[in-house]
Amino acid sequence: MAETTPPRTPIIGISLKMYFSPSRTASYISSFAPIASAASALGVSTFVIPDFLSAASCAHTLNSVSTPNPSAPTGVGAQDCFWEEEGAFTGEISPRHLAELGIRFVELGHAERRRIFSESDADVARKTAAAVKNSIIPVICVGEVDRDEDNIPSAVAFVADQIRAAVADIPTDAQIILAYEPVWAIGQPVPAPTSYINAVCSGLRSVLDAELGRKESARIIYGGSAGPGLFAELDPEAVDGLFIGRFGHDVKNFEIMVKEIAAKKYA
Ligand SMILES: O=C[C@H](O)COP(=O)(O)O
Repeated sequence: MAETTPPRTPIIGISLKMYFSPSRTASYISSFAPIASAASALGVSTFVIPDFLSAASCAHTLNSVSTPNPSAPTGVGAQDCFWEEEGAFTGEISPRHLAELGIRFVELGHAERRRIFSESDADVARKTAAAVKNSIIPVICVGEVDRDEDNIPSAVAFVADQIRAAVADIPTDAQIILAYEPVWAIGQPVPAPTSYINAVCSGLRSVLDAELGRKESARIIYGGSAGPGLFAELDPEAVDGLFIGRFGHDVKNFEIMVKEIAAKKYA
Protein backbone atom coordinates (compact mmCIF):
# COMPACT_ATOMS: atom_id res chain seq x y z
CA MET A 1 0.00 0.00 0.00
CA ALA A 2 1.35 3.45 -0.89
CA GLU A 3 2.47 5.83 1.86
CA THR A 4 0.29 8.91 1.32
CA THR A 5 0.80 11.11 4.40
CA PRO A 6 1.94 13.65 5.46
CA PRO A 7 2.00 15.96 2.44
CA ARG A 8 4.79 18.45 1.74
CA THR A 9 6.09 18.85 5.30
CA PRO A 10 9.62 20.32 5.11
CA ILE A 11 12.16 17.53 5.37
CA ILE A 12 15.89 17.10 5.80
CA GLY A 13 17.77 13.83 5.57
CA ILE A 14 21.32 12.60 5.59
CA SER A 15 22.95 9.67 3.86
CA LEU A 16 25.98 8.32 5.65
CA LYS A 17 26.99 6.51 2.43
CA MET A 18 29.89 4.17 3.42
CA TYR A 19 31.67 6.72 5.60
CA PHE A 20 30.86 5.51 9.14
CA SER A 21 31.69 2.27 10.98
CA PRO A 22 28.82 0.59 12.86
CA SER A 23 30.03 2.03 16.17
CA ARG A 24 30.33 5.55 14.78
CA THR A 25 26.86 5.20 13.26
CA ALA A 26 25.41 4.16 16.62
CA SER A 27 27.01 7.15 18.28
CA TYR A 28 25.68 9.45 15.54
CA ILE A 29 22.15 8.13 15.96
CA SER A 30 22.26 8.72 19.71
CA SER A 31 23.08 12.36 19.10
CA PHE A 32 20.63 12.61 16.22
CA ALA A 33 17.59 11.35 18.18
CA PRO A 34 16.99 14.48 20.30
CA ILE A 35 17.56 16.67 17.25
CA ALA A 36 14.86 14.72 15.39
CA SER A 37 12.47 15.26 18.27
CA ALA A 38 13.17 19.00 18.36
CA ALA A 39 12.86 19.16 14.56
CA SER A 40 9.40 17.63 14.78
CA ALA A 41 8.38 20.34 17.25
CA LEU A 42 9.55 22.89 14.65
CA GLY A 43 7.49 21.16 11.94
CA VAL A 44 10.47 19.64 10.12
CA SER A 45 10.66 15.93 9.23
CA THR A 46 14.00 14.18 9.37
CA PHE A 47 15.61 10.96 8.22
CA VAL A 48 18.94 9.20 8.40
CA ILE A 49 20.18 6.69 5.85
CA PRO A 50 22.96 4.59 7.36
CA ASP A 51 24.55 1.62 5.61
CA PHE A 52 22.67 -1.68 5.56
CA LEU A 53 24.64 -3.10 8.50
CA SER A 54 23.26 -0.45 10.83
CA ALA A 55 19.84 0.19 9.32
CA ALA A 56 17.84 -2.16 11.58
CA SER A 57 19.41 -0.99 14.84
CA CYS A 58 19.08 2.67 13.80
CA ALA A 59 15.40 2.12 12.98
CA HIS A 60 14.91 0.52 16.37
CA THR A 61 16.39 3.59 18.06
CA LEU A 62 14.82 6.30 15.96
CA ASN A 63 11.35 4.76 15.74
CA SER A 64 11.02 5.06 19.50
CA VAL A 65 11.91 8.76 19.55
CA SER A 66 9.04 10.99 20.55
CA THR A 67 8.06 13.32 17.70
CA PRO A 68 5.47 15.79 19.00
CA ASN A 69 4.18 16.81 15.57
CA PRO A 70 2.64 13.81 13.76
CA SER A 71 3.08 15.64 10.44
CA ALA A 72 6.83 15.87 11.05
CA PRO A 73 8.03 12.38 11.91
CA THR A 74 11.55 10.98 11.80
CA GLY A 75 12.72 7.72 10.31
CA VAL A 76 15.50 5.60 8.94
CA GLY A 77 16.17 4.82 5.31
CA ALA A 78 18.09 2.20 3.36
CA GLN A 79 20.61 3.12 0.68
CA ASP A 80 19.00 0.88 -1.94
CA CYS A 81 16.64 -2.08 -2.33
CA PHE A 82 15.85 -4.71 -4.90
CA TRP A 83 12.63 -4.74 -6.94
CA GLU A 84 11.76 -8.30 -5.93
CA GLU A 85 10.48 -9.06 -2.46
CA GLU A 86 11.83 -12.54 -1.89
CA GLY A 87 13.74 -15.35 -3.56
CA ALA A 88 17.05 -16.43 -5.08
CA PHE A 89 18.67 -13.01 -5.41
CA THR A 90 22.00 -13.35 -3.64
CA GLY A 91 23.27 -10.13 -2.13
CA GLU A 92 20.09 -8.17 -2.71
CA ILE A 93 17.86 -6.51 -0.11
CA SER A 94 14.09 -7.01 -0.09
CA PRO A 95 11.87 -3.94 0.33
CA ARG A 96 9.39 -6.09 2.21
CA HIS A 97 12.09 -7.11 4.69
CA LEU A 98 13.16 -3.48 5.10
CA ALA A 99 9.57 -2.57 5.95
CA GLU A 100 9.38 -5.42 8.46
CA LEU A 101 12.38 -3.88 10.26
CA GLY A 102 10.69 -0.47 10.51
CA ILE A 103 12.65 1.19 7.73
CA ARG A 104 10.51 3.98 6.30
CA PHE A 105 12.59 5.40 3.44
CA VAL A 106 14.71 3.97 0.67
CA GLU A 107 17.18 5.94 -1.41
CA LEU A 108 17.06 4.95 -5.06
CA GLY A 109 19.15 5.85 -8.10
CA HIS A 110 21.87 7.83 -6.35
CA ALA A 111 24.42 9.20 -8.82
CA GLU A 112 27.07 6.90 -7.36
CA ARG A 113 24.89 3.86 -8.01
CA ARG A 114 24.03 5.03 -11.51
CA ARG A 115 27.72 5.64 -12.31
CA ILE A 116 29.51 2.79 -10.50
CA PHE A 117 26.82 0.10 -10.71
CA SER A 118 25.20 1.16 -14.00
CA GLU A 119 21.74 1.56 -12.51
CA SER A 120 19.28 2.70 -15.16
CA ASP A 121 16.06 4.70 -15.04
CA ALA A 122 14.22 1.41 -15.62
CA ASP A 123 15.90 -0.13 -12.56
CA VAL A 124 14.95 2.92 -10.49
CA ALA A 125 11.34 2.67 -11.68
CA ARG A 126 11.06 -0.99 -10.67
CA LYS A 127 12.63 -0.31 -7.28
CA THR A 128 10.37 2.70 -6.75
CA ALA A 129 7.28 0.59 -7.43
CA ALA A 130 8.52 -2.10 -5.04
CA ALA A 131 9.19 0.45 -2.30
CA VAL A 132 5.77 2.07 -2.65
CA LYS A 133 4.07 -1.32 -2.65
CA ASN A 134 5.71 -1.94 0.74
CA SER A 135 4.75 1.47 2.19
CA ILE A 136 8.34 2.72 2.09
CA ILE A 137 8.83 6.30 0.91
CA PRO A 138 11.25 6.36 -2.02
CA VAL A 139 13.93 9.06 -1.98
CA ILE A 140 14.54 9.15 -5.72
CA CYS A 141 17.86 10.75 -6.65
CA VAL A 142 17.89 12.72 -9.87
CA GLY A 143 20.24 15.23 -11.44
CA GLU A 144 22.03 16.23 -14.59
CA VAL A 145 25.60 15.08 -15.05
CA ASP A 146 27.28 18.02 -16.75
CA ARG A 147 27.65 21.55 -15.47
CA ASP A 148 26.10 24.13 -17.79
CA GLU A 149 24.68 26.92 -15.70
CA ASP A 150 23.55 28.83 -18.79
CA ASN A 151 21.22 26.06 -19.87
CA ILE A 152 18.63 25.62 -17.15
CA PRO A 153 15.91 24.32 -19.53
CA SER A 154 18.20 21.49 -20.56
CA ALA A 155 18.80 20.49 -16.91
CA VAL A 156 15.07 20.64 -16.16
CA ALA A 157 14.28 18.53 -19.24
CA PHE A 158 16.89 15.91 -18.34
CA VAL A 159 15.80 15.62 -14.72
CA ALA A 160 12.09 15.69 -15.60
CA ASP A 161 12.68 12.67 -17.84
CA GLN A 162 14.35 10.86 -14.95
CA ILE A 163 11.34 11.66 -12.76
CA ARG A 164 8.76 10.58 -15.36
CA ALA A 165 10.56 7.26 -15.71
CA ALA A 166 10.85 6.69 -11.96
CA VAL A 167 7.18 7.30 -11.16
CA ALA A 168 5.70 5.58 -14.20
CA ASP A 169 4.36 2.62 -12.23
CA ILE A 170 3.18 4.15 -8.96
CA PRO A 171 -0.09 5.89 -8.05
CA THR A 172 -0.18 9.68 -8.26
CA ASP A 173 -0.96 10.01 -4.57
CA ALA A 174 1.98 7.86 -3.42
CA GLN A 175 4.30 10.02 -1.36
CA ILE A 176 7.74 10.46 -2.93
CA ILE A 177 10.80 12.54 -2.22
CA LEU A 178 12.91 13.73 -5.12
CA ALA A 179 16.49 14.42 -4.13
CA TYR A 180 17.67 16.84 -6.80
CA GLU A 181 21.43 16.45 -6.87
CA PRO A 182 23.31 17.92 -9.80
CA VAL A 183 25.94 15.22 -10.25
CA TRP A 184 28.64 17.84 -10.75
CA ALA A 185 27.86 19.36 -7.33
CA ILE A 186 28.25 16.13 -5.31
CA GLY A 187 31.43 15.78 -3.28
CA GLN A 188 32.53 19.37 -3.88
CA PRO A 189 33.62 22.09 -1.44
CA VAL A 190 30.45 24.11 -2.13
CA PRO A 191 26.95 23.41 -3.48
CA ALA A 192 25.58 24.51 -6.84
CA PRO A 193 24.82 28.25 -7.02
CA THR A 194 21.56 29.06 -5.25
CA SER A 195 20.06 30.86 -8.24
CA TYR A 196 20.66 27.74 -10.31
CA ILE A 197 19.15 25.40 -7.68
CA ASN A 198 16.09 27.64 -7.39
CA ALA A 199 15.57 27.85 -11.14
CA VAL A 200 15.89 24.11 -11.75
CA CYS A 201 13.71 23.17 -8.76
CA SER A 202 11.10 25.69 -9.82
CA GLY A 203 11.03 24.11 -13.28
CA LEU A 204 10.69 20.64 -11.76
CA ARG A 205 7.93 21.86 -9.44
CA SER A 206 5.94 22.98 -12.47
CA VAL A 207 6.33 19.57 -14.10
CA LEU A 208 5.28 17.80 -10.89
CA ASP A 209 2.26 20.04 -10.30
CA ALA A 210 0.93 20.62 -13.79
CA GLU A 211 1.91 17.51 -15.71
CA LEU A 212 2.33 14.72 -13.17
CA GLY A 213 -0.44 15.66 -10.71
CA ARG A 214 1.98 15.52 -7.78
CA LYS A 215 1.44 18.93 -6.16
CA GLU A 216 0.88 17.34 -2.76
CA SER A 217 2.57 13.96 -3.05
CA ALA A 218 6.07 14.94 -4.22
CA ARG A 219 8.64 16.89 -2.27
CA ILE A 220 11.88 18.20 -3.77
CA ILE A 221 14.98 18.33 -1.60
CA TYR A 222 18.36 19.61 -2.74
CA GLY A 223 21.57 17.63 -2.28
CA GLY A 224 25.14 18.10 -3.43
CA SER A 225 27.62 19.60 -0.93
CA ALA A 226 24.72 21.17 1.01
CA GLY A 227 25.56 22.59 4.41
CA PRO A 228 24.68 25.31 6.91
CA GLY A 229 23.73 28.62 5.33
CA LEU A 230 22.36 27.16 2.11
CA PHE A 231 18.64 26.83 2.79
CA ALA A 232 18.33 30.48 3.80
CA GLU A 233 19.12 31.32 0.16
CA LEU A 234 16.73 28.83 -1.42
CA ASP A 235 13.20 29.38 -2.69
CA PRO A 236 10.88 27.70 -0.16
CA GLU A 237 8.12 27.50 -2.79
CA ALA A 238 10.32 25.26 -4.93
CA VAL A 239 12.54 23.43 -2.44
CA ASP A 240 11.08 21.44 0.48
CA GLY A 241 14.31 20.64 2.27
CA LEU A 242 17.83 19.26 1.98
CA PHE A 243 19.61 15.98 1.39
CA ILE A 244 22.86 16.10 3.29
CA GLY A 245 26.13 14.23 2.89
CA ARG A 246 29.52 15.12 4.39
CA PHE A 247 28.47 18.44 5.87
CA GLY A 248 26.09 16.68 8.25
CA HIS A 249 28.72 14.36 9.70
CA ASP A 250 29.01 16.81 12.55
CA VAL A 251 25.49 16.44 13.90
CA LYS A 252 25.56 20.04 15.16
CA ASN A 253 25.56 21.15 11.53
CA PHE A 254 22.48 19.02 10.92
CA GLU A 255 20.76 20.74 13.83
CA ILE A 256 21.64 24.16 12.40
CA MET A 257 20.17 23.19 9.04
CA VAL A 258 16.94 21.98 10.67
CA LYS A 259 16.53 25.42 12.25
CA GLU A 260 17.34 27.20 8.99
CA ILE A 261 14.70 25.16 7.15
CA ALA A 262 12.06 25.84 9.82
CA ALA A 263 12.85 29.56 9.77
CA LYS A 264 12.57 29.80 6.01
CA LYS A 265 9.60 27.51 5.44
CA TYR A 266 7.49 28.94 8.25
CA ALA A 267 8.55 32.58 7.89
O1 LIG B 1 23.78 11.63 -0.56
C1 LIG B 1 24.19 12.77 -0.47
C2 LIG B 1 24.70 13.50 -1.58
O2 LIG B 1 25.26 12.71 -2.57
C3 LIG B 1 25.52 14.68 -1.23
O3 LIG B 1 26.76 14.32 -0.70
P1 LIG B 1 27.78 15.49 -0.34
O4 LIG B 1 27.00 16.54 0.38
O5 LIG B 1 28.81 14.84 0.50
O6 LIG B 1 28.29 16.02 -1.64
